[in-house]
Amino acid sequence: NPIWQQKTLKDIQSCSSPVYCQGPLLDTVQRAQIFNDSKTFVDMSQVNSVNITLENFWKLMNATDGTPTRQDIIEFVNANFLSQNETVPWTPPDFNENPSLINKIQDQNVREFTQNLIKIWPTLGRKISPDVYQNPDQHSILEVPNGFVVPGGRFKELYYWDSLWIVKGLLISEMYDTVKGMLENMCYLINQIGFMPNGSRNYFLNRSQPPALTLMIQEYLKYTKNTAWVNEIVGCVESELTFWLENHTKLVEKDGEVYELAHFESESNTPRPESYDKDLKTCSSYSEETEKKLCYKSLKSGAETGWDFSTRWFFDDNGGTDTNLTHIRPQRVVPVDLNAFLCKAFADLAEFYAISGEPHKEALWQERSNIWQKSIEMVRNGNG
Ligand SMILES: OC[C@H]1O[C@H](O[C@H]2O[C@H](CO)[C@@H](O)[C@H](O)[C@H]2O)[C@H](O)[C@@H](O)[C@@H]1O
Repeated sequence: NPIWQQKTLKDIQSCSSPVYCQGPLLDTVQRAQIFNDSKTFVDMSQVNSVNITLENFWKLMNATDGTPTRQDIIEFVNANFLSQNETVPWTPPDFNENPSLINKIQDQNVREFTQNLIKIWPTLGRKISPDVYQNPDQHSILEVPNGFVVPGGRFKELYYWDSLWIVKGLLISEMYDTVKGMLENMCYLINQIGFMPNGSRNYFLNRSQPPALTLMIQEYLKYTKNTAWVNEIVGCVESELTFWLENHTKLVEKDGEVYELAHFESESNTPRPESYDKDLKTCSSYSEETEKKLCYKSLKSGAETGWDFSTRWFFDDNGGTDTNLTHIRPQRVVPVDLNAFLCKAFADLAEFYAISGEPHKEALWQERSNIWQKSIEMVRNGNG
């Protein structure tokens, strides 16, 4: 069966946490809809160890014959969870309200606008709290060694592809150490997990986002010329690109030839913990369990694209896009932008190996980039 039609009865969970990613506690709390946004709950920290949280949950279930009221659940959450102790505000030490760019701007309105924009950096800076290092299972946030800049609002963690634009902004603000720290955070996650997750939360461990790491590294090198540092990160770049090659490719036939290209696909087929009630609702139109699972998996694959959600990934019965979110199937698409990202990333890695003095690896990754480029051209344009 083609991948997008594969149906399975086995649950492939978002992550192994019995609090944040799977199980009756998550299901009971999120179905009660005690917060306007499902993300609020999975971003809370536990007051006690996971075992005690689960013990308290089962006490509640036993005391209420398995049917706690909404009020019971609110009281359980209030007693066992708390907000806002997972990260601490962080003003990046290299923050400067007046980087040299400001004086180069002639127009007063644009200058003021830029200055006001630059002043936002300290409000978006975060550092991981000591408790996360000591008790990682009590939090959904993943530990990273350095301070980082978040997108803001409900997005209080490090995001993969948002960081590309954040990094560009930090570099024109002359915050080079902050950028280096953020890139090292991403390498830290890649070295621990094997790939860069969608964001630095355990409930994002089932998917990545468009692979923009080498673009960020190239930007950093353009500003700092810190080529000596490339030796330290080249291994993590290779791990992340190997992850895409080993887990996200499919064979595409065109004009009798077969090409290998990449697509977005999350393995996991359960509701997104941070959008639990929304996913239950979207997939409720399917009555069969296998169809529901395919629906959840497709929503997670849509989140991996970073374009969550776009009609770009919709498929109606005729292969068109005249349908709704229930028919999102990003796994079916071989997106030109994802493949262009990878083609460039392979060439970037070749360049990093040239810097670190490993000509065999340089040649290998450059060859991969060339093949990828050829495949994109052939699949898009064919022989003609
Ligand atoms: O700015 C951060 C990201 O915001 C959107 O997606 C994120 O929120 C979704 C719902 O909570 C979640 O499912 C997804 O995995 C998150 O990345 C946006 O669509 C992303 O492009 C953006 O990186």
